[in-house]
Amino acid sequence: MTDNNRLSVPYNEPVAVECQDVRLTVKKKMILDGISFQIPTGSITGLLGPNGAGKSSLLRILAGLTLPDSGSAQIFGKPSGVDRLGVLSMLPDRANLPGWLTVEQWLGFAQGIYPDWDADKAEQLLLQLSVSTEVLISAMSRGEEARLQLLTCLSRKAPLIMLDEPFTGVDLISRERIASAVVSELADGARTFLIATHDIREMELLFDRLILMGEGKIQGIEDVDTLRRSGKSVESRYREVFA
Ligand SMILES: Nc1ncnc2c1ncn2[C@@H]1O[C@H](COP(=O)(O)OP(=O)(O)OP(=O)(O)O)[C@@H](O)[C@H]1O
Repeated sequence: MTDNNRLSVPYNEPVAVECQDVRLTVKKKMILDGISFQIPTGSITGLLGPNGAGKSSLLRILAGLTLPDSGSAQIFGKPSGVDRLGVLSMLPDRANLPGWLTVEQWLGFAQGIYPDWDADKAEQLLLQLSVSTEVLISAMSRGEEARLQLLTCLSRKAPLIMLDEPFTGVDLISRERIASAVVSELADGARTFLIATHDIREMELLFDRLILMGEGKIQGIEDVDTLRRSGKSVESRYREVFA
């Protein structure tokens, strides 16, 4: 792959996320096959691809939850791992919040475990995402819990936010609310977002960069403005690559 295809970040701009030839096999099956890319600081990047492409596996490696067989993953210039957990906030694909707590109890707990917790932001997101505080987490619907998980993720001040399927089980209006919560987070341009999603239509206007993954490989890295100038949308490019 040429450097141009990788859409490298110009040398004088800060890099938030970098992978160099990351490989992962699980039970002799190749899950990630030579993944290399860079994401500039302040970007909102869509990680797109069909089921089983390896998106969640890649995010887990970036979060330091899985070790790759070879290659390197760096967050703000330092190797992924427990040391980097303080600078990233991740919404995993199969998260479980403690069902025996109410939302209010959970938020008090979260404030204790995350040193970068922003209580004002949590208050603001409770309203923005219509999450009520008295309810037991185990009594929430899938979509309600998804909103609470997003709230938890965005209430930290971490400079890198990674969301794995933030819309699973979430209704249309809540999807729009989630998208606008992400947009308001972007207002200062300081945070970097990496979002794995199948909901391209809701997120299409948010992304400034795309990483298209299929069968454990990078199938394309796109600058969304350049894509639009060539008359394509995120959706049409996705279809071109994967249909
Ligand atoms: N622990 C595991 N054991 C065996 N196979 C695994 C394991 N974890 C992931 N895989 C396989 O790795 C491949 C990539 O899975 P992954 O969840 O990363 O894909 P994905 O792109 O996030 O998919 P989706 O869009 O469906 O969430 C799949 O074929 C999956 O079955």
